[in-house]
Amino acid sequence: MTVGIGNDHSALELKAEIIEFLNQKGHEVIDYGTNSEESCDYPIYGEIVANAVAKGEVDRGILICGTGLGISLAANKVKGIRAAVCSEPFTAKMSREHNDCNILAFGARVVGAELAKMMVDVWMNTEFSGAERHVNRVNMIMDIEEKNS
Ligand SMILES: O=C[C@H](O)[C@H](O)[C@H](O)COP(=O)(O)O
Repeated sequence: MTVGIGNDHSALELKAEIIEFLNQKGHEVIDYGTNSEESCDYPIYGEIVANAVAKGEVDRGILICGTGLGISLAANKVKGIRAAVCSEPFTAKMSREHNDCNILAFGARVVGAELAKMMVDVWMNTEFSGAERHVNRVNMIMDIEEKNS
């Protein structure tokens, strides 16, 4: 798969580990930045990666800021995006299986590299279940977006 990755200044080290991990697993990674330790604004990178996912330039996105919160909030403003903030593998797995999330977010100040890799691994390897109730609920979420745009 092709994965778009983005982050703020808090997550350079963790991002590098995640990119290496994804490459080892055979995924192509497009790094949308930042690649500077200078303080920056996470909405910029959340929006860039969300647009790349929404436009189909990449299959999925990974976003990392201090907590995963701000950058996922920004990404979720882009039509078609379902970004989940996770801090353990079970939620990461369910975010794919039940919610068909197309972006995984986490916090570089929350999770260590090994836990982050476990989340990324299970998230990349879990498909949406496609069960009718889950399809309906995801459609309901997307309807909210339609009604309010
Ligand atoms: O949700 C926001 C993120 O956690 C940011 O990484 C965080 O707010 C950045 O904080 P600071 O500018 O104090 O490094």
